[in-house]
Amino acid sequence: MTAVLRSAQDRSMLWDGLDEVPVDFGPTVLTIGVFDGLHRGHRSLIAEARRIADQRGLPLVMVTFDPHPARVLGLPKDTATLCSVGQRAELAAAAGVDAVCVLRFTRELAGLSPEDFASVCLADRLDARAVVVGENFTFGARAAGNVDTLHEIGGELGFSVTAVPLLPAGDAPCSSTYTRQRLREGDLAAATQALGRPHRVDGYRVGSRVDLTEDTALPPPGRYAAVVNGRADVVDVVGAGTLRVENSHPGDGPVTVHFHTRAEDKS
Ligand SMILES: Cc1cc2nc3c(=O)[nH]c(=O)nc-3n(C[C@H](O)[C@H](O)[C@H](O)COP(=O)(O)O)c2cc1C
Ligand SMILES: Nc1ncnc2c1ncn2[C@@H]1O[C@H](COP(=O)(O)OP(=O)(O)OP(=O)(O)O)[C@@H](O)[C@H]1O
Repeated sequence: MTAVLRSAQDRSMLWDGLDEVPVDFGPTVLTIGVFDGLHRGHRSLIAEARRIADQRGLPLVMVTFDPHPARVLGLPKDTATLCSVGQRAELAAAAGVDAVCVLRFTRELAGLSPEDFASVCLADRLDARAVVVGENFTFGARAAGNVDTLHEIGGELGFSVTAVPLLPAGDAPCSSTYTRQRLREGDLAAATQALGRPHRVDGYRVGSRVDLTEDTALPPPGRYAAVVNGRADVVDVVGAGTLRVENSHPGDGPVTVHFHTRAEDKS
């Protein structure tokens, strides 16, 4: 196996599109999906994919889409992010992925049939020998491809398919949608449980105001106990994309906030 993405600092194996995959990279095991938040369900999928990759002595590559397909297709779905693509790659590396290939999800990509997508994006440059997805995985124009379709196509293109059962979170499957819903309701305990860590948002601070770097999922307006740039603090969610932080850590600049629990609301 060639070099691997071993740490958050090592971005050498983060490929922006198929063109950045080294031509001599060789055969791979792939796992595919959006993976927003890299929640516990995603990590259980990656653990299984890692096991298969080790069995075969092949590198494990995560193929992920950006922006979220539903955003590009204009579907009525909450697509506020649970983490940036960079964080997705770092969390994937920590979970055992060797390389991440980010496919720009465009209307052109969305128009590919399941067969064409598998041929161009999985078999050609990435030379997939095994593909590992959750049992609810769909792909291809009009989301017409599913795990059964992928099995059939894999038979022709030379890769095996493993469909992993969905890890639950309470009564529902653990999912990005579930996690966003719990956050939106202010159920930080359930969101933290699904993510396996406190929800993180990044922004830029000027005075006490923090503007978020991207359209990130937030709990409802109110006051929260949080960790801001590594130190315990109190944060007010004041509206879409904006927070206010206490003045305990003065200074303008980049801010990382981890939400812990709801605090007493301001009166
Ligand atoms: C080539 C391609 C075309 C797609 N076209 C559609 C589509 O027309 N409608 C849709 O709802 N989703 C579409 N999707 C998104 C998939 O249904 C699915 O969300 C995506 O493959 C990520 O899988 P995941 O949701 O399991 O992470 C498409 C995906 C791919 C790869
Ligand atoms: N709970 C889970 N357990 C195992 N695999 C999962 C789980 N949830 C999703 N997957 C798989 O992870 C990959 C990425 O899926 P995706 O990011 O769409 O998951 P999701 O959390 O269900 O997202 P959304 O809620 O937006 O549909 C897919 O192969 C999917 O089948």
